Amino acid sequence: MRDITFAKGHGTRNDFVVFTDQAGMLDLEPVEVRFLCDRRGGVGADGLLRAVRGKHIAEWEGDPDVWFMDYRNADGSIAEMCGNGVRVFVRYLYESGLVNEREVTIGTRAGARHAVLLPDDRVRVGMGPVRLHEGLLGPTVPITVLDGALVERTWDAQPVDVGNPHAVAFTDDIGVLDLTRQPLWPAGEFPLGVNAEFVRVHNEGHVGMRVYERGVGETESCGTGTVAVAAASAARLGLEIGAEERRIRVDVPGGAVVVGLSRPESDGPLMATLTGPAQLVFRGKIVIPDLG
Ligand SMILES: N[C@@H](CCC[C@H](N)C(=O)O)C(=O)O
Repeated sequence: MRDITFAKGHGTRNDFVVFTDQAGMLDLEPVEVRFLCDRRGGVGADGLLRAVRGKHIAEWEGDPDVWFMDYRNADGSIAEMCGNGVRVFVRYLYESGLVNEREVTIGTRAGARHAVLLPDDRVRVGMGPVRLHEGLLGPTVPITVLDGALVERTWDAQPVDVGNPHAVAFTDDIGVLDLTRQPLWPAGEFPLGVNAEFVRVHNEGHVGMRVYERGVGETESCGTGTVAVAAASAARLGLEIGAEERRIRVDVPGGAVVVGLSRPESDGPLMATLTGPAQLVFRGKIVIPDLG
């Protein structure tokens, strides 16, 4: 049995349980993560964020005293990065008095990320490099889902790396997709799984998307997914991205965020920022039973 004192928060209704483990004593088992994220038997969330000092994370090579966001999906699996989670994490650190400045650098499995708490409920995060790449078998990867009439539909999706893996498919029919089942892709592609985004382009500065998240299912938003979608949309529309940041609004079922894209060095990678709301909605205490 373990006692956890937690906060519950969300960013565009992508929701998280977040708790502090300063000394690295509460590295939860997947079954415990599933318990906490369970919407009936636990607190309920799409993912779990453990605030732990970097020195307690074996693979972290940066500042040992940084607050590290140890992210887990609702099924207990580890993911490298979470764009909505990182905003909620920074809100939690600030409101819990764990950091005193409104600008903070945190550790993630995708590297260090710098965030700024804006004067309203939004947080702006530097999301690092975004890479569009090819599949193993071709430049795109076929992704299949069912539509509302249970008819299989397949799109050529663009693989995108935002620290975690994404596949971006363009379709005007995002409303009719049945995302209650996991999308399918050819064996060999995405060996670590993938987050699949379905995008409708309104214009060069505005797109809408739905997402099926690896390790979770359909969620109301995915921050790294919005970055992948903005980058793939910009490439599809042939937008020039230079040193000056270009902003794209991404609507998700849970709200809207703004992704900034720039290429600070002409031969360097595409870089992204993500700006959107991050709110804590309650705090509580829960006893995790012995689930062994
Ligand atoms: N909701 C997140 C992404 C969480 C991780 C993802 N499910 C994965 O497994 O890569 C976001 O806001 O980015």
